[in-house]
Order: sequence, then C-alpha cells, then structure tokens
Amino acid sequence: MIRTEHLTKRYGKLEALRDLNLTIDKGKVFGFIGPNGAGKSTTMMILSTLLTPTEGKAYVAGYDVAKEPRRVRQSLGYMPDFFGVYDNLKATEYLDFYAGAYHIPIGQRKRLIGDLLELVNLSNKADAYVDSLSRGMKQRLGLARCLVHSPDVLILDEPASGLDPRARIEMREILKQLRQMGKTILISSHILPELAELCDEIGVIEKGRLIACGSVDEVSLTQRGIAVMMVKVIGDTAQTQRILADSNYVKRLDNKNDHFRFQFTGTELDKAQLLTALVQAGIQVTFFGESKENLEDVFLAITEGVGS
Ligand SMILES: Nc1ncnc2c1ncn2[C@@H]1O[C@H](COP(=O)(O)OP(=O)(O)OP(=O)(O)O)[C@@H](O)[C@H]1O
Repeated sequence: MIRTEHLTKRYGKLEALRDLNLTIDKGKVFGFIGPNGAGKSTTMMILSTLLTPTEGKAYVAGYDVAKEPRRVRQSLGYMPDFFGVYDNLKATEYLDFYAGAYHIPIGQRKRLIGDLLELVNLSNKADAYVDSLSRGMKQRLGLARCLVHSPDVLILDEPASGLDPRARIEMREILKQLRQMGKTILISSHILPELAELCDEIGVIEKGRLIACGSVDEVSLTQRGIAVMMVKVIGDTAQTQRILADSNYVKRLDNKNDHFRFQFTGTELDKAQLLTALVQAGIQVTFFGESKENLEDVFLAITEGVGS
C-alpha cells in the first residue's frame, strides 16, 4: 500500500533522508519512530505529494507520487504535525468545507459529517466553533478532516503531540478503530511506548536513515540478547547505584527513586553474580528481575553509537 525505493531528500547540503526503503502492506499500522529532525515529516510530505524527492521513488496505493499525484491524494488522508483551523467556523462547517474540496455531493455530507464526528467523539461539539475547541479536540477534528473522502491510507504526523495523557488515550482508541476498519496507517511519534500496542511494525529513523525495521518483537532487545532489568531495594540506594554502575553488563542505569532500571547485556550467570554482589554488600533486595522493555529502550539501544 505504501512503498518507497531509495528515497532521498536533500535540502541544499543537508541530507534529510537517505536511501529510505519502506514497504507497508495493506491494513497494517506502521509506526515511524525517531527524534526531532530525523526525517519523518520529510518522508510523510513526499508520500503526500507535498514535497519532491531528490532521488528515489514512492508509491501510495499503487500510484507513483511523482507521476500520479492526484490519484495519490484521493487515496490518502494526511494529517500534518501542525495545522491551523479556521476562525468563525463550526466543527460541522469545517468538515463541510473539506468535504466540498473533495467533491463529496452535498446530499451525502450531513450524514458523512455526523458519522465522522461520532467516530472522533465530537458529536457533542458539532456546533462549537473550531477555535474554541481544546487541543485534543482540534487534533481529533483534524483526523476527521483526513477521513472525509474515505481514504484507504492515512499518514499521520505525530497526531498525539502536545496532548495530555487523557487526550492521548482518546486519540489512540480512535486510531485502533481505524485499524479495525482496515485502513493502512503510517504514524510517526517520538514518544515511543504509545505506538507499541497500536503498530504491527515499527521503523526507527535517525538522521535520515532507517536504522531498524520490523515487528515490535523483531526489533526488540530480547532478540539481541539484552534484558531490561528492574531492581528494588530497601535502604542504601547510593551503594546499590555504585554496585550496579560498576558492572560491565549494566547499561543505561536509571535511578527511578523507588527502583533502578537498566539494560543488562550479560548471561544468566552474570545476572546471578550481580544479585549476589548486592546481597553480599548487605543490601536488602526486594526485587531483582526482568522488566517489560518499552520502545524507548529499543530506540536507545539501537541508536547508541549512530552518527559517531
Ligand atoms: N524546508 C526545509 N529546508 C531546509 N531544511 C529542512 C527543511 N525541512 C526540514 N529540514 C531539515 O531536514 C531534517 C529532517 O526534518 P524533518 O522535519 O523531516 O524531521 P522529523 O523527523 O519530522 O522531525 P520533527 O519530529 O521535529 O518534525 C531536519 O534536519 C530539518 O531541519
């Protein structure tokens, strides 16, 4: 449904995207993860026909973005990371405006807009002015706008950015519904854990290069022999910190106040020896075990050393 071949974009001397090869199958949700400036928006804008690549090809729903931009635009809904809403328009009028732009017949619009507002949980705001809506509501309205022409493909640039936790959860639930409806979705974020349960696959991008790609499991640390560990102790946290930090196998040690979290690269025996060292130092250990890795761990492990 979405494919890029050797996609490269240069802004003058700056290489924003280098040789990106992506394939996203129909009905899949692909999470595009990377820090600010990694090249996510650039990729999404090329796929949405808003930017011309310097080299390479991109296809959406089988159409070449360079040769058949109108067909691409009919097939996709694009939500940029920043978009304005018009003053003096109610939510329904806002959607009606976009429905008109997509040539949706007037007779079909009322029902369509009602359905879209329901999908994004804004039915009770149908007559509210868009500039009076909260950020989360505006984002959801923006999502509804992408859906007016029932596209098969959605390209969503950080749809949850700047939202509070509750609004994030609401957005995620709507995206799950869109997945169930069979949409193919490319979604970006630099807040990683929120994509884990939503995405079938993730691609990690840094400095314009795709540095890992696959199912969440495939790019997981466990596959590469790294465990994410958690340790809880009573009392002497300073000494615990020293012992953990001294181990050659402990990476990215994080003191979370009531527990320590770190990546462990050693064997099971090394793990046992670390626990023994803590206990022999007189530390009262209440928990020593593996913790569920999150995408942040994955990302940090993968990007370590990139660019150096
Ligand atoms: N119009 C432009 N002119 C020059 N450089 C640009 C332009 N647009 C983007 N860039 C640069 O290209 C690189 C990739 O930017 P891009 O916006 O694609 O990253 P991103 O991963 O989407 O980051 P963010 O999360 O901050 O949106 C950055 O170094 C950025 O500064």
